[in-house]
Amino acid sequence: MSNHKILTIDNLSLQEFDSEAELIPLLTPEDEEEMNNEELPVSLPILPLRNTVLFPGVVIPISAGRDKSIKLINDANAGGKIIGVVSQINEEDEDPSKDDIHKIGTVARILRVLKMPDGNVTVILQGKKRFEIDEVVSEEPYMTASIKEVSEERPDENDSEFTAILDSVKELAIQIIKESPNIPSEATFAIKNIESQSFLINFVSSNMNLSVKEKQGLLSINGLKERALETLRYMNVELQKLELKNDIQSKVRFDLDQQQREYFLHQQMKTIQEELGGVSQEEEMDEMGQKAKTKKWDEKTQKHFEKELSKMRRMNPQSPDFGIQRNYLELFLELPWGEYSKDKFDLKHAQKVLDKDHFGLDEVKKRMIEHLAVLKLRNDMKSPIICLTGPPGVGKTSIGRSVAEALGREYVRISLGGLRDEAEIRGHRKTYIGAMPGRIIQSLKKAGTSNPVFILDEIDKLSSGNSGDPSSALLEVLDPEQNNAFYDNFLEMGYDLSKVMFIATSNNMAAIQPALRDRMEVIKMSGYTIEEKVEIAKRHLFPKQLEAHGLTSKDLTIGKKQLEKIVEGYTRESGVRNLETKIAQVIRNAAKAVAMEEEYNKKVTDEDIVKVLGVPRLERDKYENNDVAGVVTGLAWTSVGGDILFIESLISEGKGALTITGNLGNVMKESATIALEYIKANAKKLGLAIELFQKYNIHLHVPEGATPKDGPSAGIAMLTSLVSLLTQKKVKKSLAMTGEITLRGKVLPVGGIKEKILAAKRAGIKEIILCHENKSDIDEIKEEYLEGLTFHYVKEMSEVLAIALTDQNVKNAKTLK
Ligand SMILES: Nc1ncnc2c1ncn2[C@@H]1O[C@H](COP(=O)(O)OP(=O)(O)OP(=O)(O)O)[C@@H](O)[C@H]1O
Repeated sequence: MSNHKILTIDNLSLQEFDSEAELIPLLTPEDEEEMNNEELPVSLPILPLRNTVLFPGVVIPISAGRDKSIKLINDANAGGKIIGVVSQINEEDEDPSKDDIHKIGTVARILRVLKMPDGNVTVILQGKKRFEIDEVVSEEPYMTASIKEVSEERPDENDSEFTAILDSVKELAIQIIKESPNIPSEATFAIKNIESQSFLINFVSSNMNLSVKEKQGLLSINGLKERALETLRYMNVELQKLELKNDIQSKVRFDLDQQQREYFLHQQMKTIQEELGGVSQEEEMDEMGQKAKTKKWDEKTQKHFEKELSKMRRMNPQSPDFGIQRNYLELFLELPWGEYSKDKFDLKHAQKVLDKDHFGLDEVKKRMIEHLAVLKLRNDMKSPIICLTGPPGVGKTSIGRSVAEALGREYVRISLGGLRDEAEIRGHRKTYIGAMPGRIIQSLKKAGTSNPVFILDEIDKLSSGNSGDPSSALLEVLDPEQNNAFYDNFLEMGYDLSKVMFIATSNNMAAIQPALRDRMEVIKMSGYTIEEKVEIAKRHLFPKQLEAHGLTSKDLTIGKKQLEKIVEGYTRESGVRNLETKIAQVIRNAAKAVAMEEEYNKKVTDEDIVKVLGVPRLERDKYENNDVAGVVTGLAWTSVGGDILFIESLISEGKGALTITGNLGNVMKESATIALEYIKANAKKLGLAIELFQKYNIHLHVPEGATPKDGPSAGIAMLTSLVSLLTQKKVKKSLAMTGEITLRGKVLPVGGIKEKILAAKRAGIKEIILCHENKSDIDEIKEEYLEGLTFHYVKEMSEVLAIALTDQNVKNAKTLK
């Protein structure tokens, strides 16, 4: 309903009159009766209304500005005060003709006329009866028309349906007033007091928020009951609209209240923080903005940061997202972007640093220096990724550190061992709870420069789990074509890794995912000899550990012999990691004595070693003897270096069955079968009676459970073992062998030669049989490693037997028939 001022006809006065307001004089049934009985004149001046419809009984103020209307009002006011009021079809019409007005209107009585200062006239009209224009008789000076009354069809006095409709109209009207904030509650009172049925309907129709067309529609309905029903329908719609509006408003108001509350609390919190002298969140964000200006970002990154910072400003500081956003932006600020340390490309200096930190490892150092030389010459800093591969504790990781030092770059390291989640490399998306960047980005943050030496330790131990394959993320890291825009999920941006020098380390090349392996340049590192270990211990490990324990060489020294004792008696490894811990143990013992001011030997003695480390461990990989038939020393390669293994065989009466034990892999079992078949086929040549193979069972065993035993390299050792068993002849003393065999009697080359040779030397082997094709491997090994070893290069299995077997019978030789 529109704005109202409630007045009754009695207290209607000009002072209270407001042209905007509608006036509500209440019509009593008696007034109505009187009104209905009034005779209508035959013709009337017609006042067209632009934007409203006058209903019988209702009083409304009309503001007239058009000359014709003003004249009409003045004339009528001076005369009989009765005029005809109709609505215009189009409210824009300035001078409507007879066709531009509705034909049904209301006869009105002029109650008051008021001349306004602007020349307009306001007239208060009360509707009387409806009429229909019969014919417009003139249009000047204003429209005049002959009219006829339109009869009102009233329902029966006892029509209970009609009474119910009227009750509903009243009820709804009251509800609408309640829901409308603009209608004063006194209106309810007015509605309740309306007694006349038709006035109630007209009053409500007049005051409802309807268009002129809709109101005119209502006025044109002759039946009072139908008009009441139609009014009710409009009222229903209006009420629903109002309820909906109020509902929405209350929701909106709630949100606003909530926001205001939070804003208010934030302001308070800010004040408290400032009072306490802390940095307010605002200040913190301003600082971030300032810091961002000092960063060497490209435009895209700059924009991204600004966008994210303004997002943070809009966030509630108490929400968890705020914390994540803060971490995010801090990461941006802390990460080095295009900040490079200057490389020291003095290769002589680099060589010095590498030599200072590591004994031996000449080949590796040489390759590293070559690598740096290429870097220097190309100067684009893009370099192939190096993978150092070899047994544990041979200095792979520490060589990486030395390279960093030599180049003057920062050094970071991540261990990939057991890593199975791609997110570890690439980070979690920000939406995750506890989201973090991946290890690569975290390490770069730690490094503080964009070109550190980055060690990817144990790249062969990467495993693929349920949540993506970390190796595929690493592929991107290690691909020089792609890694200039490495995408981290948390960072949500590409980061340039192309200037990072990656060095991967691995124990077992074969375990690296092939695609990863292809991207790297592999440098193999093998184990150390005893002499080398002693040197390393003397030059590096001992002084290093002394320092770590707060002692100097004045407090403790150690001789070569004692170091050798530790190496031989207490460690069994390719590298020097265990050796280092044993040395640390010895030094700790002295440190304790120094601290407690006890007596101790300033030069470590053999007794000290036994006291601290216990009785030397039984060295199992020492060559034993050749007293027993069928015992041959083989050489094995494992991921922790080389090892020797013994192949044993035994003969017993039976039906020619071959039993193989020792937890052997398929390839080894096949080698055993091949060896036996070869012997059978060549029995005559070997001086063996063919019947032997039907009369005896043969059992072949490879002890030493810790060594993984698969691979073809024990082929010739098995062959020798079986021939020694069947002939009961001794195998040559201090001899070891490795090589694959074929049914045709050929010997094929095998891998891991350097490790095997070192293991053999450690074990006290003097002679080694190898395939002639393995000679090139031996040529690559430094002379000093080979000292004291004799090599026999063979092509055929018969040559192996000729070298390995002696004419002497073994102790307690059996006679086989
Ligand atoms: N040639 C060497 N000269 C001096 N010290 C060495 C040498 N080789 C190894 N070391 C020392 O031995 C220790 C173990 O080396 P490091 O941790 O680099 O081994 P690694 O090959 O990376 O082993 P892993 O495969 O288990 O990671 C280090 O303290 C290292 O300095």
